[in-house]
Amino acid sequence: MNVVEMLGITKRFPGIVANDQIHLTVKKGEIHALLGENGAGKSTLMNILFGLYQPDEGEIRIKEQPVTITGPTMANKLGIGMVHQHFMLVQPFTVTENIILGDERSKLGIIDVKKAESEIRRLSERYNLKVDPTAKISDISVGMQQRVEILKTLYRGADILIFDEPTAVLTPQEINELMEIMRNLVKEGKTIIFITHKLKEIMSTCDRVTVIRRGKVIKTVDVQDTDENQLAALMVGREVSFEIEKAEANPSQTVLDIANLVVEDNRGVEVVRGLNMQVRAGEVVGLAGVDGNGQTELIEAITGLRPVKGGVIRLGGHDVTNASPRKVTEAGVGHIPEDRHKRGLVLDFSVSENMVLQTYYQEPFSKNGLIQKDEVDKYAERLISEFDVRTPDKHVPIRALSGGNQQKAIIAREVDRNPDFLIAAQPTRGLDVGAIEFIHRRIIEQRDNGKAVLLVSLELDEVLKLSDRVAVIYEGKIVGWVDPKNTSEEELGLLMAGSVKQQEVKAE
Ligand SMILES: Nc1ncnc2c1ncn2[C@@H]1O[C@H](COP(=O)(O)OP(=O)(O)OP(=O)(O)O)[C@@H](O)[C@H]1O
Repeated sequence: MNVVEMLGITKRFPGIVANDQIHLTVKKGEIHALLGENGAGKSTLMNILFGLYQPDEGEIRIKEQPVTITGPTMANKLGIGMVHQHFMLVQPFTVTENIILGDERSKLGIIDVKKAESEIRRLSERYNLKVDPTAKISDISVGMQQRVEILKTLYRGADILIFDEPTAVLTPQEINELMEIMRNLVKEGKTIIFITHKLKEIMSTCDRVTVIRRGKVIKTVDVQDTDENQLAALMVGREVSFEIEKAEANPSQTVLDIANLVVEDNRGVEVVRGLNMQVRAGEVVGLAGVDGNGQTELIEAITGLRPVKGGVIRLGGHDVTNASPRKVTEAGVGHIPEDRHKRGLVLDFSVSENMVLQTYYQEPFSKNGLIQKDEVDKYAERLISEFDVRTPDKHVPIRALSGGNQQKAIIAREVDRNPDFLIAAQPTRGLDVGAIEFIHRRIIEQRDNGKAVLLVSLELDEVLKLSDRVAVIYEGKIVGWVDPKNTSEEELGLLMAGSVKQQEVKAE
């Protein structure tokens, strides 16, 4: 049985046809991947299925019945649940409060939070989605917030689950666990539509894949009849190289120098605990660690977003400990943040305005205290074209761009400022394979131009391929340095999990 049929779906936004006569059929009990480059229209199509947008044309059938999905409540009633690419969580609420929000199951008007909590504990154990039901959303990591989103749909008992890039924020181990969870879910008769940019995940877990390019369906194929190269080519319309070409690094003076750094998290717990590290000009240092070992707080401390409790941070020989974000930026730091909505963009500002968030007060963007709109627009136009940011126009609010294109906009802004020290946290999260290839080249280019780069990524193959040295962070300390040339993903994974076997490479 086809549980989902989307027939001739068209959705237009000002200046763009996001979905153009799309046909998608999903069979009961399959894992159906949606693959397409950034801005291809995948999220739009799923937002239509979840009732968040109304299509301009086309018909939807759920379990062979024609339906009009007027909103998420209606979608829930039809058994459709969605895990969004950008979290839809209320920050000051607890995990439990977020999960039961809108589905309170009250008795005589009284909500039994304890009961909900134990149900959530049961679900989280059963599906191995570890979260503390009593924790506040604002206190938990991006990875954990994702798990809450997944639990939310499970709590509502959905049987058609839409996962919009759920693995982008997970560690390799967590991804394997999630793939296992997905396989279990389909065994129990659930159906999954899975948006991902990771071809490996499609090959290992999905039954069929529909490829979308620029709003149109290119093809639906059985996973057993295809391979990663063919999928990449179908998706971007050209061959894609998965290898990173780079020469030997030629590191020189120390740019970032951190000594005995101590930083607390939001709850006042020390999560960076006497950390020491250096990054030199002309090298990419990878920081590898399981999410939640202090890497977020470390970056926030370096960039002036979080107070430093102890220790010293030096940039180019200058003490920038507890300096303001503006001072740090002016000292030559570029920052691609891990949470692009919270730290990277002002969503209601235009694409142009977002391109000058740190530089608007400087020449040529400002003169005599007045913003020079033409200069800002000219600059934005150049970045949009150089970094292939797909947007209908530079004046639309950046909120309207697809996730991957928002990411490309941030990278364009940060790399183009040509900072002496670039922090790239999850730089390719949510990007398609073509865009990843491009971004990797730009990062290596920065290195080859004598800049220092700190790469923080949960993608171990990315860390190993891009970095010249890899620091392993565990419980707030650097517990070892490895040479990526002779370290496997498995070995790195073990070190990240706190294994005692550590291999030291000396920084000359
Ligand atoms: N609310 C909106 N208003 C205007 N344009 C929009 C809106 N939502 C999406 N778009 C546009 O529709 C196109 C498709 O976006 P969509 O988010 O569906 O892409 P996607 O395939 O999910 O991309 P990604 O892989 O980057 O997440 C993009 O060009 C985007 O700018």
